[in-house]
Formats: sequence, structure tokens, C-alpha cells
Amino acid sequence: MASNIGKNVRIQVFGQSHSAAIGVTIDGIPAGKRIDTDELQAFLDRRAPGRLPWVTPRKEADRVEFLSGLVDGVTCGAPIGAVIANTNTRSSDYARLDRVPRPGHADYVAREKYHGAQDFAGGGHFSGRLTAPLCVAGGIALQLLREEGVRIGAHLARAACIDDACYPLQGITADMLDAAKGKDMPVLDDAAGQAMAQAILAAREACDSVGGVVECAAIGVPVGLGDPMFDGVENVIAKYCFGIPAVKGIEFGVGFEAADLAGSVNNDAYRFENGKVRFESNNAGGALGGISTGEPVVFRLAFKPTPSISGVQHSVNLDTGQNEDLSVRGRHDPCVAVRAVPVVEAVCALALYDMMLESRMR
Ligand SMILES: Cc1cc2nc3c(=O)[nH]c(=O)nc-3n(C[C@H](O)[C@H](O)[C@H](O)COP(=O)(O)O)c2cc1C
Ligand SMILES: C=C(O[C@@H]1CC(C(=O)O)=C[C@@H](OP(=O)(O)O)[C@H]1O)C(=O)O
Repeated sequence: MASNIGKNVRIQVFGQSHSAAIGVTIDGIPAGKRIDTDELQAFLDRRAPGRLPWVTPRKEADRVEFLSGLVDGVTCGAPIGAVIANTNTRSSDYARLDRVPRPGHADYVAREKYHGAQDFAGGGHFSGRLTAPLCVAGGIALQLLREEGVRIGAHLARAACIDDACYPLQGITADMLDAAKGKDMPVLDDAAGQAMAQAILAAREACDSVGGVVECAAIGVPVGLGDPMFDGVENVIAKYCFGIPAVKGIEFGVGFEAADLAGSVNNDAYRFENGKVRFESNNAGGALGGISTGEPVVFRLAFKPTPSISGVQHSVNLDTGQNEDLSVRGRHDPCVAVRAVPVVEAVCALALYDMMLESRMR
């Protein structure tokens, strides 16, 4: 598995959902940076399972333990090693799934690729649980970026076909980016959030699941990050984002809607203001030619509905060669996009911080 990413801050995510622990190594963070571990833990708590009625009931403390790389809370230049214990595994839920794969999950392809040696308990290394160590690395990057004047926020823009309010493409403030943080339903418009919660619970009641969209924005990003043609801002952010399980699509700025606009409408025109170049709009979502424009970087991620549902579905028994029906038992998120919100902030921070360090090498 390619569980490592990053050119300048190189991270490697390890562990499986039901192994003793999950964790991350982070190499390349400059020495002498103070990391607020309480703030980092509060960030991890936003993603943690088992705390709200509309998420998986698996309860995990998700306390991060640093094994190396920090001395009295300050980076020492050595790789950071961090682990989170898995304490509430219930592998019996997965007893049949090595033979009868869940539609929509990775069971079948993992068995084919790893010749039956894959860890199928809890979805193994494919589990959304691996986004916890991703949040450790990303939470650190968020703190380091804030020192550089970059702020990042995300919210659940859509779930079960119900829309939240959107970030504007220009004029985004730090308060706007913080608005959804710490809410049980991470939205801007609480009425929409309540409707989403009801719809998500109703989907679970109906033995089903729903999908969603997470919108993320970064402000204070300087002009000039990103390297065309393959390490541009969109390329790099997208690569990190597709490391999050269940992500099926990404769009920047007006995104797919740009396909329906005239150039005269879509182009972000220029004006001089106090001697500085200003964009009259930000339909591009913060990047032109793969290079950051200085405008907010705004993107939206589509999350598919949770594969593990208790409704009866067609599957196959790979041992007997017979068709079998499957109703997935166990503890699952009825909408993965809800807990993915801080994960999207984390990967956005990792991508931008990596590009920022790269731009300083020049
Ligand atoms: C935060 C988070 C939580 C998730 N929770 C579940 C879950 O409870 N049950 C499940 O079947 N899938 C869950 N998923 C999605 C699966 O892990 C994912 O669909 C699976 O690994 C297959 O990968 P793919 O959807 O990217 O193809 C979750 C994903 C994330 C990001
Ligand atoms: C544990 C987490 O989410 C898990 C993600 C997940 C999956 O298939 O992705 C399946 C479930 O695992 P289990 O059957 O072990 O409870 C979720 O609970 C977490 O995010 O920390």
C-alpha cells in the first residue's frame, strides 16, 4: 500500500482499524516549532467516533501519544512518531466478510490484491479510522500554517440532498472558517444541520446510508504556490483528498458549473486597487495554471454513502462460488461526510504546508 505522501513534510500512515494501534510518522517539520498538543487533541475530538447519535457507535478516546520528535512540545527535527490506541474493536462483526464481500467497501478488491492475506477485520487499513492519524499530521500543519497567516475551515455543505449555506468565493473571514467548528453537526446554517441530522437518522432507521459534500476553504494563501504541470495546487490538494476513504469527486471554485458558463462570466477580471492587483471574482477557486492566485482556495468534495448498510444486498461467497445475500451488521456511520469535515481541513493543511515549504526551496 502507498500510505506515504508529501515532498517536504513526508507522512506515513500505519495500522489497521482493529490492530493494536494506528499512527503516523511525520518527517520534515522544521525544528523549533511549538505544537499545542491540547489544541491538537481538541481537533482530533471533532473527528472521533462514538460521540453523537448520527455517527458510528464505536467509542474510542482517540488520545494521541507522541513517541518521538517533540521535546517539551517543541519539534526537535527528528521524525515525529504518534500513535492512537484501538481499544473498542469488535472483530466478530466482520466474521463472514472475508468470504462474502460488502458491496461498496474494499473487501473484494483487497482479497484479490493481497491473495487473502489482507486484514479484513474492521476493514483493515482501508477503514475510515485511518483518518485519525491523518488528523494528527494535518492538525500540526494547521497550527504551523496559522503562524504563516493561513487559516483553513470546512463544513458539511450537503447531506442526504439537504444543502447548508456556502462559503462565498471572496471575502471569506477567519470567523466564517471557524463557524462550523465545535458544532455537533458541522454546518453554517443550524436549521439545515437539524434537517440533515434527521435525514441521516432516518436513513439508518431504513437500513440505509446517505452521501454528502464537504466544502473547504483556505485564506491567506500567498500568490505563487504550486508547480505546474503535475504538482499544481489543484493536483496536490486532490491527491491528498483522494486518500480519504469514500471521496468520489472534487471541484474548485465554481467547479463543474464552469462548464456551463461563458468566458466573460467565468473569467476572474483584474483591477488595480491601491497599486495592487485585485481579482474582481474568484470563480477559479484560488488557482490559475496550477499556481495559487492569493484569493481563497475553495474546493468541494463529494462523499459517497457509507457502504456498510444493514439492508439486504446481493453479494457472493468467494469460497463456495455461490451467490449470497448480505445484510451488514455492526457499528457504522450512516453518513461518513459528517466526521470527514475535520479530515478535509487536515489534508488541505498538509497539501498547502508542503507546497509552502517547496516554494521556499526555490
Ligand atoms: C470518517 C470516515 C468514516 C467512515 N465510516 C465508515 C463506516 O462506518 N462504515 C463503512 O462501511 N464505511 C465507512 N467509511 C468509508 C469506507 O472506509 C470506504 O468507503 C471504504 O474504505 C472503501 O473506500 P472507497 O470508498 O474510497 O472506495 C468511512 C470513511 C470516513 C472518511
Ligand atoms: C472507528 C472508526 O470508524 C470506523 C470506520 C469504518 C470503515 O469501514 O471505514 C467502519 C467502522 O468500524 P468498526 O466496525 O470497527 O466500528 C467505523 O466505526 C473511526 O473513524 O475512528
